[in-house]
Amino acid sequence: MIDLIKKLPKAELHLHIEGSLEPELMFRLAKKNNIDIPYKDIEDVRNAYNFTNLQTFLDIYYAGANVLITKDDFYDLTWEYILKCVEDNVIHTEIFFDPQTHTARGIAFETVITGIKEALADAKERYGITSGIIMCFLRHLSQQDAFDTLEEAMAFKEDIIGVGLDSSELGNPPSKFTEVFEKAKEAGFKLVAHAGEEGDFSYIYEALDLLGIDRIDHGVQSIHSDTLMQRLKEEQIPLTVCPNSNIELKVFEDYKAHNIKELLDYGLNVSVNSDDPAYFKGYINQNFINLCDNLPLTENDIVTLVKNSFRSSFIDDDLKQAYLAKVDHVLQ
Ligand code: HPA
Ligand SMILES: [Zn+2]
Repeated sequence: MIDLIKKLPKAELHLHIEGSLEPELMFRLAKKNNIDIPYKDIEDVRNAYNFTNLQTFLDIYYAGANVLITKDDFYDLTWEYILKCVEDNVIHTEIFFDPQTHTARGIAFETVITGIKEALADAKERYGITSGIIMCFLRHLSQQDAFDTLEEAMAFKEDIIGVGLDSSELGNPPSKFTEVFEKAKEAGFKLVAHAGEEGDFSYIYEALDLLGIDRIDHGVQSIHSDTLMQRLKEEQIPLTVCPNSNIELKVFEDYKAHNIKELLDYGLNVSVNSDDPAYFKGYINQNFINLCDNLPLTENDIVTLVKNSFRSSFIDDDLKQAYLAKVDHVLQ
């Protein structure tokens, strides 16, 4: 099974670039930029990655992002992730970034997007990896703040394929952002939102019905509503599931308790993704391996999960078909 996981080309659809900041790079950038970090060494950092819920993770994740200052820092961050894609056979990736985390610290939107964009362009040239950039609004901040961010993003519209919604879910339902998502849709952006990670299934309904999203990020709480499950199946709404994240943030007690196999067997369009791999102990292949070690996933299931990642991506139909054919080719 591990061989199959490694050799299948994959798409990743749920990856926060700030969450791919490995402790080694965090230290290097902290030193270079003269930023204080509350850790004495790499081991100390890893020991701090002991989360009890989403918020305990977010506090540490936002603190880590403080070391990112220059365009080159964002380039290096993205390039290191690309090298992991090469290792794990990810041939297409749609990455999230959180502009407000940086603009609130006085880092220009342009600095952030240019560093990411240049690394992704080099990834295409050097490795043929295709990609898209999705900017996420921080849901613990106001809708007005999201509107301001959307306005700033308009100058870089060509570089951004979609908008998303992340950060502290509980108490910040999708309904808080209805108008700004409407405006983003009018501007031609694809729409995604984190929903049903810690929040209950009503957040998924809101993301679908009030925000009009194309994809749900996480969505594992849909299992608690038969009606919603039927709808997700009928409409084949993609759910970008992140197993390691769900275990590290205690959404499920352990891998054996994860519901991805049930979602898949029901006929939902689920894929496997790494979310914040530097914080959650591994990149995409490790997510697949942890699932296979603990759940009765078949080879067919693995192939379906991988094909779903391409089907649910925002690439055009021709490339989608070409990528799906690549998967089939590996299986021959
Ligand atoms: O898993 C997540 N959930 C919400 N916000 C996030 N920001 C980074 N990762 C996450
Ligand atoms: Zn996420």
